[in-house]
Amino acid sequence: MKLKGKSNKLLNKNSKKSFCGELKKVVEASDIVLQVLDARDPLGCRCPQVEQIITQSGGNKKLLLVLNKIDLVPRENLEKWLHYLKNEFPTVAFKSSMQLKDRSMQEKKHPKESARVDLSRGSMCFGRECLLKLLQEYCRSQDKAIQVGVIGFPNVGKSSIINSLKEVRACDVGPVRGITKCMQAIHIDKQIRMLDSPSIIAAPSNSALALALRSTTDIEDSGKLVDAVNAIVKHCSKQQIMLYYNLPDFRNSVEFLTLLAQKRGMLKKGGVPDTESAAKLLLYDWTGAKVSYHSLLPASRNLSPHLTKEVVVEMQQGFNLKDLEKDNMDTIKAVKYPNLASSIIFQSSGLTNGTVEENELAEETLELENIETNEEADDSTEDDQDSNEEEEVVEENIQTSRKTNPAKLNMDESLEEQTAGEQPPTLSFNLDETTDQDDAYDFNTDYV
Ligand SMILES: Nc1nc2c(ncn2[C@@H]2O[C@H](COP(=O)(O)OP(=O)(O)OP(=O)(O)O)[C@@H](O)[C@H]2O)c(=O)[nH]1
Repeated sequence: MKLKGKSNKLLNKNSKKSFCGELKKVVEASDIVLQVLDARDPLGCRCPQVEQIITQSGGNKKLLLVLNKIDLVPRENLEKWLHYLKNEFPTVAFKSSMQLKDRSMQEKKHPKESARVDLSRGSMCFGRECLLKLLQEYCRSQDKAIQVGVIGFPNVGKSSIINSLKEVRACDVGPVRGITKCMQAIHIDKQIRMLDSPSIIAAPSNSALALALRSTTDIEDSGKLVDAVNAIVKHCSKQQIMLYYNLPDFRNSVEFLTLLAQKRGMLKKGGVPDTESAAKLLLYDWTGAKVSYHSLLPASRNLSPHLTKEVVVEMQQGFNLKDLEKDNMDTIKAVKYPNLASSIIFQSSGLTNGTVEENELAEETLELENIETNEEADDSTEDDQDSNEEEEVVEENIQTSRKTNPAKLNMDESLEEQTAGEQPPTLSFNLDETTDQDDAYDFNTDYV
C-alpha cells in the first residue's frame, strides 16, 4: 500500500520504530479500529498484542474484524470462519474492489476513460454497504463524527478497503509489502474519517511461516527466500501445490523452486533457473490477489487467551449484530468463490505476535531502498481535504499490557472433522513447537 501526497514527503521514516509509533497514533486516535484479515489465513492475520491495546484502552474504543479477500476462499470455509470469528469480535465479510481510478483520473471524467473501467464481477466490491452501515449507525448512536483506524499485517488489503469505501483510488495498492509509513486520513463522508496505518510489525519470535507471510518488507536474501518458501510449502498439501503450479514431484524447496523457475521461464544467464525470482513469485502469490487457499479452523472453540467474555460483550455494544449477520449473508450470496477441490488446504500457525512497543525493537531499519516510493506523485491532485489531515495525531503514550503469548494451535484433530466431505488430498500435518525450526525439512516425511 502506497500513500500519495505530501504526507510521505514529510514523514518518510523507514525505521520499524517509526512504524510502531504511527500505528499507535492510529489506534489512539480511533473510535473504531478495523483489523483487516486475509480470509485465507484469518488467525494468522490477527495480532493479540494490538487487540489487547485496543480492548484495554478504555474510552469506549471498538474493534471490528474485516475478513477481506473472501473471493479467494471456498464459500463453505468462509462461512465457518465468519461463525468462528463473530464469537470474539463483530466481523464483516468483504471483497475489495480491484480496479479503481485515481482521483486525478476521476476528475477528468473523459467519456472514453469511463468506458475503459472494468465493470466485471472480479473487479467489484462486496461488503461495502454492510461496513458503511455499521460505521454510520455507530456514529448516530454516539451522536458524533468518528475516526476509524485501519490496521493489519502487510498486504491484507488495508488500502484496498479504504479505496473501496471511498470508491476512488486514494491509496496505491500492490503486492509489495510495507510501503505505507505514516498515518493518513481519508474522509468517507462528513461523519466518517478513515485513518490509514503502516502495517503491524511481526515479532521475530514468530514461526517461520508467520514471518514468511507477515514480515513488513519483501524478503531479498536468497537463503531466507528458500526458508520462507519451505515454511509455506510444508504447511500445504504437496499434491495440491504440484497441481496448482503444474509441477512434477519434488524432494525439497530448492528442487521445487528450480522446477517452478524452469516452468515459468525464469532463467539467468546460461539458462540457470532463477530460484530467487521463483521464490518471490510464490510469496507474492501467497499474500497477493490470486491464489486460492484456505485454512482450517482450530480444534478448540475456546475464546482466544487474551480475551474475556466481558471484552467480547463490550466490543459488541453499539452495533446491530442481527443486521450485520443478515448483511454478511447478502455479501456471501453475491460473491463468486473457488470450489473446495481447487483451493489449496493450508495449515495456519495461529495468531501472529506483533511488536508494538518501539523499545522492543533493535536499531534496525527497513530495507525499503528497493521500493519505488510515490513521493513524486503530483501533489496538485491532492488538494482536497484528505491529504492535509494526517498530521492530526494524538501523541499520548498508550499503556500496553502484554500478558499474551498465544500458544500455537494444534489443529490435527479438527483437520479430519473439517475435511470430511471436502475430499482433500491425503496429507498429514505435524505442528509441534519445533516444526518451524527444522530447516532441513524432508517433504517425503510429512506428506503421504
Ligand atoms: N482477490 C483479492 N485481492 C485483493 C483484495 N483486497 C486486496 N487485494 C490484493 O491484495 C494485495 C495487497 O493489497 P493492499 O490493499 O495493497 O494491501 P495493504 O494491506 O494495504 O498492504 P501494505 O501496504 O503492504 O500494508 C493487492 O495486490 C490487492 O490487489 C480482495 O478482496 N480480493
